[in-house]
Amino acid sequence: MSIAISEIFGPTIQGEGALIGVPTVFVRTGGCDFRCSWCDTLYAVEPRFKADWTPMSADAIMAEVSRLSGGQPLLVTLSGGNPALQPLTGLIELGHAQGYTFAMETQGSKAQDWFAQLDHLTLSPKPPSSSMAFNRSRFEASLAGAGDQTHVSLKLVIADEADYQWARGLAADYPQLPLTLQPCNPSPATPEQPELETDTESLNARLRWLVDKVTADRWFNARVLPQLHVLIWNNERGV
Ligand SMILES: C[S@@+](CC[C@H](N)C(=O)[O-])C[C@H]1O[C@@H](n2cnc3c(N)ncnc32)[C@H](O)[C@@H]1O
Ligand SMILES: Nc1nc2[nH]cc(C(=O)O)c2c(=O)[nH]1
Ligand code: SF4
Ligand SMILES: [Mg+2]
Repeated sequence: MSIAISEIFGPTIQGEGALIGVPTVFVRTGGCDFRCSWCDTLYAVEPRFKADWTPMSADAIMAEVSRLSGGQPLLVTLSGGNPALQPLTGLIELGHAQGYTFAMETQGSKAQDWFAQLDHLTLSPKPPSSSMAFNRSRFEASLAGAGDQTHVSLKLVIADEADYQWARGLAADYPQLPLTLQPCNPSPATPEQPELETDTESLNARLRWLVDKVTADRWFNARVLPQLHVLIWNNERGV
């Protein structure tokens, strides 16, 4: 079964969430069931870019990952688009047999029982500012899909006060899940403006605002992290 691939890049570091700083190769699938207002990866989302996505076998993907890593097993991060829409069981099995570990990023809108094969699952349900609705039963089916062996964490993008309040409520419902709050990049690159630079001043101000909120509320089990790759490389793609 072939997998729609937008890009494979690295090694770089995981720039977000629970595994921030960990060296990894990214495998980005093409196609998404969402269309978030501030998505920074629309070239892997919108159907008009389908022609840019390559159907690849698990063998071909692992060959490219191995070429990039110099044959050294490392963490492979599956992202997208929504990688949960792709048939990834065979890829994870093959990579594991070669010594690789797997993390995946998904919004929790499509559950799969093979989430339990992953080493790490980042669930990133979308706040009100995304204009996407939160579906609790799909989110809980995604959690259930991960079973009890996969490390699951939550990563919530925060653009404004409404997002913050939504995150407070969601986190209270799932106290067992490690949580990262990630300020929304207000000016991500778009297919129309791939060279757009983000305003690092305003990104920093959002980060400061978020830290002030969390500390004022004594919300001590939340972790606040920027997108490290955006701090390092701005909106550059493939890093
Ligand atoms: C591009 S998505 C791909 C994986 C999956 N579709 C998801 O949303 O989790 C990877 C991560 O980037 C985050 N993200 C996308 N656009 C962003 C932005 N403008 N600012 C901050 N984070 C953003 C998403 O919320 C998600 O956590
Ligand atoms: N370095 C780096 N870290 C990331 N974490 C999540 C990413 C994504 O686009 O899913 C991403 C990405 O594109 N690059
Ligand atoms: S779910 Fe992820 S990839 Fe899909 S539109 Fe939203 S941020 Fe972009
Ligand atoms: Mg990204």
